[in-house]
Amino acid sequence: MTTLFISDLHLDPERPDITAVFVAFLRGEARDADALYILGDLFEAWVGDDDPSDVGATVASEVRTLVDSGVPVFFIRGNRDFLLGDAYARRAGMVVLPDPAVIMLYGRPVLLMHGDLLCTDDTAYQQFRAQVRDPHWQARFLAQPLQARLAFAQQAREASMRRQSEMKDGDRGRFETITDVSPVAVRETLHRFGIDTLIHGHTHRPAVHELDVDGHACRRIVLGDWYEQGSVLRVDRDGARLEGLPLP
Ligand SMILES: O=C(CCCCNC(=O)Nc1ccc(S(=O)(=O)N2CCN(c3cc(Cl)cc(C(F)(F)F)c3)CC2)cc1)NO
Ligand SMILES: [Mn+2]
Repeated sequence: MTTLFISDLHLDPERPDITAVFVAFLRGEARDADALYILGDLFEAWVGDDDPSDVGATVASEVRTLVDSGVPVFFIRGNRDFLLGDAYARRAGMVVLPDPAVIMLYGRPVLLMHGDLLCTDDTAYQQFRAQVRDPHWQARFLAQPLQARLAFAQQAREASMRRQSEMKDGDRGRFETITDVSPVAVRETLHRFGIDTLIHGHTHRPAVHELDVDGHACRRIVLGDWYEQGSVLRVDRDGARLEGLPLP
């Protein structure tokens, strides 16, 4: 049997094709999995569990159906959907895990993270992150009317599109360049937990990295984003395979 890991789908009403790939994945191979782990940035934006979008409703319903079929689904919040709350998680049947989280995978401990905590070189982002993860900041933001919060998200989207169009190489790529992880932060985290396998997303740089930490052979597996196609890590007793999910 296999355990599945995905992240950085950035599901968005403007990209229904990716939501369709995700629904097919939930109705397809996910049904035969031991468990599904979603390691953050499931949604492009999330301003509260009163989110009115069809995408949010579809995902809750489809994930709930998978869970009810006997496949547990675990979720770690990302830098985009950090406001995804217990109410929505309950609706979807997902169990929210802390970031980082330690799980046992076929008898071996594995460290799971979204990955933004490893981007310690981006000090401005880490300061912003500390603020918006503060429960008081979150309560203040969530106390605003839904329309105001949706307007905030729309302004953030437009600002991001402007930054991308101002990029020197005019690359209208799907996202501003996300700082990569700091090798020191990776090493320090693996050392702190004394675990040799780390799985994370966020950087949109899918790869399997081998590294040595205090003489131990470690592995850092980075999940791929779902902008151009799906990406899934399939882990079973015999090993781990990071593969693409082509669009239909
Ligand atoms: O990771 C990096 C950098 C690259 C990626 C970092 N960029 C990134 O994540 N952008 C982003 C994420 C979420 C959204 S949002 O639309 O979903 N939404 C916006 C308003 N949110 C809010 C919450 C709270 Cl509590 C408090 C506030 C406050 F105080 F600002 F008003 C706002 C809730 C969430 C919009 C943009 N480098 O390593
Ligand atoms: Mn992210």
